[in-house]
Amino acid sequence: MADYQIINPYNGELIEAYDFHTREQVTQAIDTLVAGRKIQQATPAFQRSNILLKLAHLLLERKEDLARAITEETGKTISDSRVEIDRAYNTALASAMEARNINGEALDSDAFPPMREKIGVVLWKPLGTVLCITPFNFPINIAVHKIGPAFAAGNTILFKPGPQNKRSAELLVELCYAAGMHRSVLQLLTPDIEATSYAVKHPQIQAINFTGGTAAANAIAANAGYKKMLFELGGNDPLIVMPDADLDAAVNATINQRFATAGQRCTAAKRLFVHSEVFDTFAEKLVAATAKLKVGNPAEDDTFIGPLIHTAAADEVQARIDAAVNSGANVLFGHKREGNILWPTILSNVPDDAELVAEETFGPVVPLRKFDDESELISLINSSPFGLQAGVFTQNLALAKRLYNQLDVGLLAVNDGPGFRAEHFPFGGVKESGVGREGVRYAIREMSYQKTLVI
Ligand SMILES: NC(=O)c1ccc[n+]([C@@H]2O[C@H](COP(=O)([O-])OP(=O)(O)OC[C@H]3O[C@@H](n4cnc5c(N)ncnc54)[C@H](O)[C@@H]3O)[C@@H](O)[C@H]2O)c1
Ligand SMILES: O=CCS(=O)(=O)O
Repeated sequence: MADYQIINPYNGELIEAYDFHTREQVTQAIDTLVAGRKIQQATPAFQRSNILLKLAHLLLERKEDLARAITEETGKTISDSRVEIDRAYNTALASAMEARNINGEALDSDAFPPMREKIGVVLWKPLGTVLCITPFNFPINIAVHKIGPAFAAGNTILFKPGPQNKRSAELLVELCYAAGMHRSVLQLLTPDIEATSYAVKHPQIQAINFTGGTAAANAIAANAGYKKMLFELGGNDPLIVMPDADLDAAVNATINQRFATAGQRCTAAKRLFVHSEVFDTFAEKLVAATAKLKVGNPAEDDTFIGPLIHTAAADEVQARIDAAVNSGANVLFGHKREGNILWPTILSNVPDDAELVAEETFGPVVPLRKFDDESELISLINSSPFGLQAGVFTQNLALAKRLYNQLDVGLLAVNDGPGFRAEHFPFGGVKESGVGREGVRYAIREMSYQKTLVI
């Protein structure tokens, strides 16, 4: 029997069975990538930019194939998968543009005594070989967020996708090669955790660019030794609704940023804090809008919510909802399951220490938390070990500034949800949400070092 079976999360059909790559194959791939550094050195920035531009166009050309592959292997709705490819196009395009703009700076040594009459020229240089490890939920765009900037910076790349995403990863890498990336510059492997850990430790891997959960991040950090690490991890992101909010816009953001991708998104609006003055009206509007969403087959164009990635994930989210309800939470909508599909569920009165809200819950469930007091709100939000993004609906700019200054997050979106992301903005969290910043320009610098010439 093969090591891994890719099972369609919606209908349970076997998509492919395969064996993991071995340690020996990891060694071979890294040797190839070390040799490939010469190819990168001989490829000027404008050519790297042209290759990335071609990749961007190929992503659009093959949009439907890529979107269908994502939907089959992850159960993400086809409309969501298409949006992911549009985003990946932007990411590749931004990588192409930034590849021509990796500029350093000149420093004057006379700024401090003694007078030395020297000039420092500081340029960005590639680190060498970067190991890019990606999760299941945005298998193409997150991969392009790693491969694009790593390639733009002049590195060679070992790409290790989630085991469920082997096929979409192969399709992406085929497009990278077709765009002009040399095989010695980009290698795709799907090893098991043991062989991945071997790659993490390998002395010829200079950096690890990882997106995924805290447990894997802890294991990687413990294994890696002295290596540069960029970690994009989990979140328990709040969306705040103030009394002066445009409630329809807040409802819309909640639906799009919590129920899309069946809630399996790092920046999903996982905790809803609604001011008591508008709590009942907001809850009523949210329930009415949620009732209109189509739940079911992710391959159908108008489905909004499909299955979770696998049965264990659906079991875990359901158990958390059940436990919250058993501890006194009220079900305003949903709380129904069919196979791996969980209906969008809206709860109120969830105890603050329930696992559903205290931990990152990767599923389509909205816990509505009533609040009155701003300082209580801030301390509740900051009590999470995570600190990825946050959103607030309000007309009050002074409040928005206070939240910006006091919330422990990487981004606060005003009159939008925590799921806001533009591919060229810095992206990443604080605390257990990660280390370093994605967002094309920032990721390029994370995967480079500064080298100084004194003349
Ligand atoms: N902040 C972000 O940008 C972001 C984006 C998407 C997902 N996520 C997070 O990812 C998690 C869900 O994705 P997942 O279930 O695929 O995550 P995961 O951590 O289980 O797996 C992510 C990747 O790491 C690999 N991996 C697992 N254990 C490893 C180890 N010990 N050493 C090396 N590699 C290892 C997996 O095979 C996979 O490729 C959630 O916590 C979510 O919040 C974060
Ligand atoms: O899981 C989150 C990835 S993204 O959509 O915020 O980029």
